[in-house]
Amino acid sequence: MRAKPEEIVSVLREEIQNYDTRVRRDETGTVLEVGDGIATVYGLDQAVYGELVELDTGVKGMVMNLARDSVGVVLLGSEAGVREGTVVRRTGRAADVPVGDGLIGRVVDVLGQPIDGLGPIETTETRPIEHEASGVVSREPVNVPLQTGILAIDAMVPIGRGQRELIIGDRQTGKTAIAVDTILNQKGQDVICIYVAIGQKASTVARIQDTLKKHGAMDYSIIVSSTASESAPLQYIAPYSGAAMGEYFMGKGKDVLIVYDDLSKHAVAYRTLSLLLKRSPGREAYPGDVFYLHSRLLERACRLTKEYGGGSMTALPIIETQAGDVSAYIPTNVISITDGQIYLETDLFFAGQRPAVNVGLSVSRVGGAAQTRAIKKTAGTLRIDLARFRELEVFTQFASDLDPATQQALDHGRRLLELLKQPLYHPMPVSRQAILLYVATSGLVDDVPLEHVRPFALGFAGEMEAEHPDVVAEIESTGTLSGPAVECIRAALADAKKRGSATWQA
Ligand SMILES: Nc1ncnc2c1ncn2[C@@H]1O[C@H](COP(=O)(O)OP(=O)(O)OP(=O)(O)O)[C@@H](O)[C@H]1O
Repeated sequence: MRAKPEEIVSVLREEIQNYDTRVRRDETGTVLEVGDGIATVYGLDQAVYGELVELDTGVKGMVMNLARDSVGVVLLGSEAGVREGTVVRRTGRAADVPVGDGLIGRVVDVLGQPIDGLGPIETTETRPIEHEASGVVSREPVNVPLQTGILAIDAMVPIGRGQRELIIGDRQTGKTAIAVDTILNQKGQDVICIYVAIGQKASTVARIQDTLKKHGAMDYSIIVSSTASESAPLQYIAPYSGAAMGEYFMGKGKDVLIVYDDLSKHAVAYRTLSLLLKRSPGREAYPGDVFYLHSRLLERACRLTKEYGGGSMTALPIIETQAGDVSAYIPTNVISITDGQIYLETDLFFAGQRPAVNVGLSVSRVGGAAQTRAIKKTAGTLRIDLARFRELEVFTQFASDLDPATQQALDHGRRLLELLKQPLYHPMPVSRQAILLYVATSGLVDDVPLEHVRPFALGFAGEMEAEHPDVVAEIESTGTLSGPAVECIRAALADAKKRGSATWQA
């Protein structure tokens, strides 16, 4: 049967005439049941996924489930006072957060409201929490380094601006410490840092805020906090809120670093939410779309081309593993989404090798193109030397007499590991990293007794900074290690060793 054009026109006319009244009628609904931060609402037939709704109690909610005759709304606030019959109003807009320069230096909740007691935040714009990631056309390859200030990472798993690098490891292996050190190292680098705490203890968030403040890093940072005591919906939207804030700055041409600490807890919050929304559970009781949960979040990190503002958003998601199991569901998902991972190992951590980066299992798939040339040049053989050392170490643990070549490789490896140790909150500038790497990888400190290697090399780097500021400034400004600079380092080192040997023998 073919419809006549006049009939179609009359149907359309009728629809248009009734459009207003129908929307108005559907604007409100009523709560059927409520519990665990989820409300089932009847009557919001026209509501769309992700839409913000307002309840009579003043609390806001987000539409998350569209069933045949009801919608599931997650409450973004207190459930108190919400009961059967409470009126729910559509707002017609997606859930959003305020964005702007006023957020810098502040601690906010997932809806962008201040929780640091420093008064209201002045912003004029808002951005939707959920937003489509930038397309291929607007993206540029990652080719500008983002220095973490951590020698082991900048030398072997370099990170570029716009990259997504996962920090993965068991509990208490220094995952947060790496992220915080990276934030501290952005001082003076014109990078805005956003730390998103998901399901953390309030005391941990307070400690991080305190650390950032003490090191002057709050001046360019924002903390988005959803603590463990908050409801699953709030924990669920926390990283998206942080990403929305980051995208605002990225769109303005700024470089942004965003830390999601951690996505394991985020996945658990989403699982809770999904089960409460009566979605069917899949593997490990996570819903089927748990991969999409993280992929759509991490895809928002990128580096934009000049025409699109030239900003970037670098993401450092954190995943906690159980007993080092990187092949569990959520870890494998996030490993496959990100551009590499920094794998932290409990054994190394307790053996005193901190940061406990497992060199063999850590990779950076795109950061190599962005690595500072001076570091790339000096760190060239580091990975291979360490791999060789690990292999020899295992084979020779019961051997008593070793041939000189093996002994030399072992000595060299031990000194390299010694130099890769770095205390908390002591990020290193590029020049210091290049000097240390140069003397270490060229084997110039292999004759320094093991227990003296670290103090000697750090002391030497300090001497270089004090006595040859021109060389240091050249490395910092050009990012390269020139021939004359190498000569200067070698001469100064020979001199320092002569002076140092007296103390080692004493
Ligand atoms: N490079 C380091 N040198 C010395 N101590 C460190 C270093 N890195 C981390 N630590 C210490 O190890 C402990 C654990 O660090 P951190 O909280 O960063 O680990 P985490 O893996 O994020 O822990 P959680 O599982 O609780 O999130 C902290 O007490 C921290 O002080």
